[in-house]
Amino acid sequence: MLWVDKYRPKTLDQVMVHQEIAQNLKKLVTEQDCPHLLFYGPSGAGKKTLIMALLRQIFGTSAEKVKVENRNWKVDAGSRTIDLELTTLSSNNHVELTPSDAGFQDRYVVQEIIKEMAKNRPIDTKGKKGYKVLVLNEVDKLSREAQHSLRRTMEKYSASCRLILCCNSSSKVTEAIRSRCLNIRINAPSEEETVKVLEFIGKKENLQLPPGFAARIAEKSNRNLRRAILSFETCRVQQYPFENNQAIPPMDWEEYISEIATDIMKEQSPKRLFQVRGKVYELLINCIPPEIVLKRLLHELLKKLDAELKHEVCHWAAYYEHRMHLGQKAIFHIEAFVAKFMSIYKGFLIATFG
Ligand SMILES: Nc1ncnc2c1ncn2[C@@H]1O[C@H](COP(=O)(O)OP(=O)(O)OP(=O)(O)O)[C@@H](O)[C@H]1O
Repeated sequence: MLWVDKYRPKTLDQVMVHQEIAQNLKKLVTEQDCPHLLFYGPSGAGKKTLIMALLRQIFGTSAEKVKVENRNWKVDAGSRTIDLELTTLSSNNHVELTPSDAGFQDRYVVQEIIKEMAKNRPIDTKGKKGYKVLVLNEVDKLSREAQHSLRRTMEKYSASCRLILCCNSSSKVTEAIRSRCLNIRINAPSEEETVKVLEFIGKKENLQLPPGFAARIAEKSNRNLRRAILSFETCRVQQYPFENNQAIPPMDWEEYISEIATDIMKEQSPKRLFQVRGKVYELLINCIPPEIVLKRLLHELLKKLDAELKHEVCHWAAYYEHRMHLGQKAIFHIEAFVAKFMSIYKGFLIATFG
């Protein structure tokens, strides 16, 4: 098991960062009925960990016995029937899913599947009517229609079901949903907190850490706890005992994007654009989010670029990032940005060197 999973705190009392939030959550569910919740914050900050610990607080260890299913639904959409396939993770008392996986058909997931799940009220062990929890990931990626339907479901079935929503950016969630939830911001852990977690893992694994080693990993991880723990484990696999000046390796995908940036800088042609497209596809297939690909690509290109072009390139990156949010196929927009960059850069080279 990877350390990120092995050392993921299981209960609200065990969490090492966001302890105050964890204690407030504990009070919330022990003292009163839990409201709908919206957890938001950057990737790797610890949202999912808190949600899982919260479920355990509410339902006990049974919340940990989950089964993963690839389920198919046939949904009636007026004149036609739509086949939807989604992966769900469920225990006796909760179901977790990512409705935005259905792409532009996400509203059918909310209108039919989530509504159906929310309707069924479980009976708890004491024979009383309990409530079911639906954990929905990436709600900020849901279309407007899907978010409107979700609001209706939240209101209508609030007696039998509680929603725990999770996302990176709450500004992309409609006001109507936000106002019906208790909003919980999960900040990225500070470098000191990350160091504390790394030292804890090091101790558990009986590792000797050279002075400042954990701090260097924390600094490189950009306040992303998952990334810090993964880097730490990679360092352990690469070399142990650790050395004082041991290099912290970048993530594979980051190196890959750096290669793409080098390719783009070397040649600006339709052939090269086609090759870059294949490489970007590879990243997307391996679940690197398109926004991260675009952001990292810009970062790498800026490192190699003349100062006078930087402003213009940033402008176009922002333009295509915005278009990517409006559209469905991220690859088109990343490719369009690369093509735009190539044209700007080639123009610059011709103007400068003839
Ligand atoms: N409070 C905590 N104390 C100690 N370790 C933690 C804590 N929260 C998270 N971690 C560690 O950080 C890793 C990443 O956390 P988690 O998956 O909860 O982040 P996330 O915010 O849900 O990320 P994403 O938005 O990318 O899914 C976990 O696997 C766990 O090992």
